[in-house]
Amino acid sequence: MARSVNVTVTGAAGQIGYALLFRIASGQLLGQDTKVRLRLLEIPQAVKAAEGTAMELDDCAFPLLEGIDITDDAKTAFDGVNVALLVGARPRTKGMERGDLLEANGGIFKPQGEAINAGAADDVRVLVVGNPANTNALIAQQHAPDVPAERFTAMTRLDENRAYSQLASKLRVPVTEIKRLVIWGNHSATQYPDLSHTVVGDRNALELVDDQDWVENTFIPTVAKRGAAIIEARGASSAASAANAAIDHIHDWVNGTAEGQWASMAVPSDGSYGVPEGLISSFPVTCKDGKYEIVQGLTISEFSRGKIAASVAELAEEREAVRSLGLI
Ligand SMILES: NC(=O)c1ccc[n+]([C@@H]2O[C@H](COP(=O)([O-])OP(=O)(O)OC[C@H]3O[C@@H](n4cnc5c(N)ncnc54)[C@H](O)[C@@H]3O)[C@@H](O)[C@H]2O)c1
Ligand SMILES: O=C(O)C[C@H](O)C(=O)O
Repeated sequence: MARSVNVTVTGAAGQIGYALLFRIASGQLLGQDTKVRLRLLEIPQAVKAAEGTAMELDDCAFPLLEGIDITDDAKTAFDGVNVALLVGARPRTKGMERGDLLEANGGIFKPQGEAINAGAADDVRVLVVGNPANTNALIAQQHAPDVPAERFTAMTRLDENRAYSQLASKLRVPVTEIKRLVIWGNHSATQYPDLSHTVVGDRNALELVDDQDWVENTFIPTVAKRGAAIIEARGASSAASAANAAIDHIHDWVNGTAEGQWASMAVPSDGSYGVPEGLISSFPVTCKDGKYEIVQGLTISEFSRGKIAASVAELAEEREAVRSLGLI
């Protein structure tokens, strides 16, 4: 008999929610052997819109979808949750400083962390998508002391997917030829997309590219600023590609990474590669039996070390900012 999993999606009436829910319900998140019960969390003003999306989900008659609950109460939304996708967040609006944004999001991720702590299932896995994703994940995690810290993760898979695509186009190879492309650090413009360990077929990507100027001045900034480029072009931030990356992140975590392949996940640092313990920073990981492990023993060049350190310094600043606001 198919197992049944409770999946909670916050910000369910938003753009990413709309691109995500149908894919979860069709089995792309957890596989065709897993039934899904959806819990949609929204703010009161958006509950009606979430109900509209639920009507459309009903109208798809998905065989794996067992039910949909819609609520504006975090405790109800996270009761018994196995997979929590924290998408809803307060976007930056005109005149808002970074501190204001962190404070507004603290008001969202603190109670959600508390609700996860109070009611989540023992095997709960949390992915934070809402920005600033790494620090929002840290806030939620700090308010869920009874949940193992490593269950709180943030999304850098969209950055990874963007980087695969840029490299494939530069080398004119299919993305399937490429493996082990790593995003380090924060999901922000300081992130470091790293080709040092990437293989294309059986060749090293940096050797194949053979153009450090392209790596430093085209590849890295294109990937790191892609979010802003999408906003500029669409007039709204990436939605379907973000939903796609969330599916990839959870799918790999639950079902495992392919043999010889890595995934980028922002996870609580255990001190690996000099990243201060506890910061939720992106690393290369492998996943097996529902658990991830940070890939160990990589040789880090001086260039890479500087890039990783810069992004990690930004994460440490964000942690200090939320500390000084009393959010953690
Ligand atoms: N990590 C990534 O790679 C990545 C990529 C793209 C977007 N994002 C971020 O994802 C977030 C969502 O993007 P979107 O395009 O769907 O935004 P959106 O504005 O379309 O939707 C956000 C939804 O969240 C809801 N919401 C706000 N506060 C909430 C709360 N306390 N509880 C539940 N729901 C709440 C809103 O009502 C809204 O429906 C943004 O923060 C965006 O910056 C992250
Ligand atoms: O960059 C943004 O603000 C949106 C999002 O995080 C993205 O990477 O597309």
